[in-house]
Amino acid sequence: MYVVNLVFDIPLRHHYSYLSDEYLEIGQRVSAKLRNKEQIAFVNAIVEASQFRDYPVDKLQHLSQIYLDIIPKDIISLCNFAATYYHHSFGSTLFCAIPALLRKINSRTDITLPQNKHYQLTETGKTYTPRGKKQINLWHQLSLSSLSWQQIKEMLGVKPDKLINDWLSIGVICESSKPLAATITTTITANEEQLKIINTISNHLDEFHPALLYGITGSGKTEVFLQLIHKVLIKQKQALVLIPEINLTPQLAARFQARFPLAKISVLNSEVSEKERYINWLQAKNGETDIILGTRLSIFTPFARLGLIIVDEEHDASFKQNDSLRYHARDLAIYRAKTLNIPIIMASATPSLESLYNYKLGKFHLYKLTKRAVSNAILPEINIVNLAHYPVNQAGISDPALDALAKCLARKELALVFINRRGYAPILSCYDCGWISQCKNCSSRMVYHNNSNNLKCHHCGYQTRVPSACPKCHNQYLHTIGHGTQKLEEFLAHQFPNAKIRRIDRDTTNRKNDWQELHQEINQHEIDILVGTQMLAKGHDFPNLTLVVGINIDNALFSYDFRASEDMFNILTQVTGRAGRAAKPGQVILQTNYSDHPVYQFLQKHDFEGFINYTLKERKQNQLPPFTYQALIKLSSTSEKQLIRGMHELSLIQKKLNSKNITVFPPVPAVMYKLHNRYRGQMLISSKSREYLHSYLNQLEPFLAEINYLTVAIDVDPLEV
Ligand SMILES: Nc1ncnc2c1ncn2[C@@H]1O[C@H](COP(=O)(O)OP(=O)(O)OP(=O)(O)O)[C@@H](O)[C@H]1O
Ligand SMILES: [Zn+2]
Repeated sequence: MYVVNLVFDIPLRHHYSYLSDEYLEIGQRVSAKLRNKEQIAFVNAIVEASQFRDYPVDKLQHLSQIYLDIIPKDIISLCNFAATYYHHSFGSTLFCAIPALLRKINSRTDITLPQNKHYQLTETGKTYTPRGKKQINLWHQLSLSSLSWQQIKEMLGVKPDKLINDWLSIGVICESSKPLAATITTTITANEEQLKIINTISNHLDEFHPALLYGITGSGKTEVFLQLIHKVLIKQKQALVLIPEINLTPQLAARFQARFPLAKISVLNSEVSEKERYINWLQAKNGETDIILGTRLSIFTPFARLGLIIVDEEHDASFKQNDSLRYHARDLAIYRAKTLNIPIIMASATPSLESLYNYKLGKFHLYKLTKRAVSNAILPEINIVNLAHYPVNQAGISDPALDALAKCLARKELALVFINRRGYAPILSCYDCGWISQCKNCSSRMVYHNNSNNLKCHHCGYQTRVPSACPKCHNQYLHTIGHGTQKLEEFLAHQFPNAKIRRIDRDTTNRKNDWQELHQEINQHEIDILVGTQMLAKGHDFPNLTLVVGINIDNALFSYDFRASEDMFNILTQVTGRAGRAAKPGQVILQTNYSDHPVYQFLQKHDFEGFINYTLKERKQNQLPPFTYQALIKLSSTSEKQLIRGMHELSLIQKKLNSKNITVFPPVPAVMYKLHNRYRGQMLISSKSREYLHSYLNQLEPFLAEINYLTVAIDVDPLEV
């Protein structure tokens, strides 16, 4: 008899002990009754019952059920680290890290994994005469290379088991081993800069080597990944590639698969079904998957032989999760690479200040790609249009921008007009009484969408019909204020009636197929002008794109959030990086009312390092990250009264604690005070030392548990303050 310690999906830090007749592994999935409810749990510790002293053994309950699934030890230790670092309960952390199917009591996890066998022709098979078109075709393919069960199924269009068994029994085919994942058919010769980086990092494949790869847009970072992954696959190891939450995965997956046709590549993002996610999880854990391409959650994927982690666009905010376990996938990736003793490459054209600072502290190695990879491709010329001299029309576009668009159309090249706002206009308003389209659930405006004739809140999703007259004074003339993608699309269609215009935002382009169609249309030169939000800013590689126009980009300069100008610089660098990636030179037009602002000066000169030094200086003066470490205590409630009570209580608690080397800012209402009908407040804590910050949070935690009439969360290293 054994006593096992179980972890449930609950926010508490208690230990729960149960009896088991069998010996169980750490991380093994079981179910047990907790508070009279059957629940899934995982084994956290196990001792022989005779050794157990904490509690009378005969009073312990028995486990209900034992499953075969086991969470590997390194994932448990990753969860332990994450739980401690982000001040989250271990149980909730562990359950957040695993596929949903494993969390549920009644889900079927006895899934048979897809067949993974490979077959090849035997000597007899080579002289065999197959019958029927499909069989002949299959036989022909087999004479070229071995095929997997899955590939044979795809060729036949039906489950191939009968045919395979027939052919096995008469000796036409035999089973063969899995072909080498590292097999490549084509390759690109790395340029001098790339080669140097590939060679250096190759010398560190068997140790922890945190590499910051700073390469300008189009400099061939992805090519560096591919060649390094090749070396990892040759060593029969696996690679994890973390990518931001954008819809580029299919293109990237196709690029990887084209390079490694025999490798098993799995994609893990929000579009993957629960069952598929579980299968991917198992296959990676069993070592069958060679490469995982996935968004932030993939950092918790178990691997049998992980050999390399890549974090592409490491500065991207989507690596940070903003609810429940508020983790940063890049930071957990560093921890994971360190414990596994493997290299990690963090790549970006605009690395985060945090990572650059880590380089300056000597914690990261820096590698640079300074030139565009395609020969003759150069960075685009950036023109700043000062709106004081060039007024804009009703759609927010200046004459120089229109001029450039007309010329681009005449050259039959592709243009991109970038505006980071979907919908028609961000505000609908009555000029008579001052009514504006306010969301009833949030402290935000409802955006006017003209194609559906709706007002939509982009924060909570609430929608209403556009009122036919002002709801307050019944004036019939309502006005739109500001510009969105729909207004631009409408205007450009009017201005350039012969141009084919395509709007890309979350309303038009949401599904995997939308992106595939878009890429096809662009490659077939069926589009002249793209109008889009930041969805279009990243990663895309369209050789014919030679003009980028940026509209309404000043907002970030005056944001309450100290990171806004960094984000803006990054997005604009990314957007402008879409232009002139191949043989044709690119041009960028940025419209601004503040052309003297340093951000634009640095952008114009493509001077990322200048911008970084300027921003670092500013951050240092103001004692902001990366020079200090922050945590936010976030409070929220559906009752405004309770929130105010909670903020008051928090300010009293805070005064009682030892705040040596800590700066605590008094609790304040959040910038978005009301969101989805919840009132929100926050308290910012900052320190020059991570250790002091964490010990302060440890002191604070038990008190927070007492403010149980509110939802309270701790956000360590918050990205939005
Ligand atoms: N050594 C090389 N020789 C020729 N072409 C190359 C080389 N390396 C990369 N390329 C090509 O240059 C283009 C840009 O490369 P890649 O996509 O790897 O750049 P990137 O730095 O990842 O781009 P971004 O971050 O801007 O999306 C691609 O079309 C790629 O095929
Ligand atoms: Zn709302």
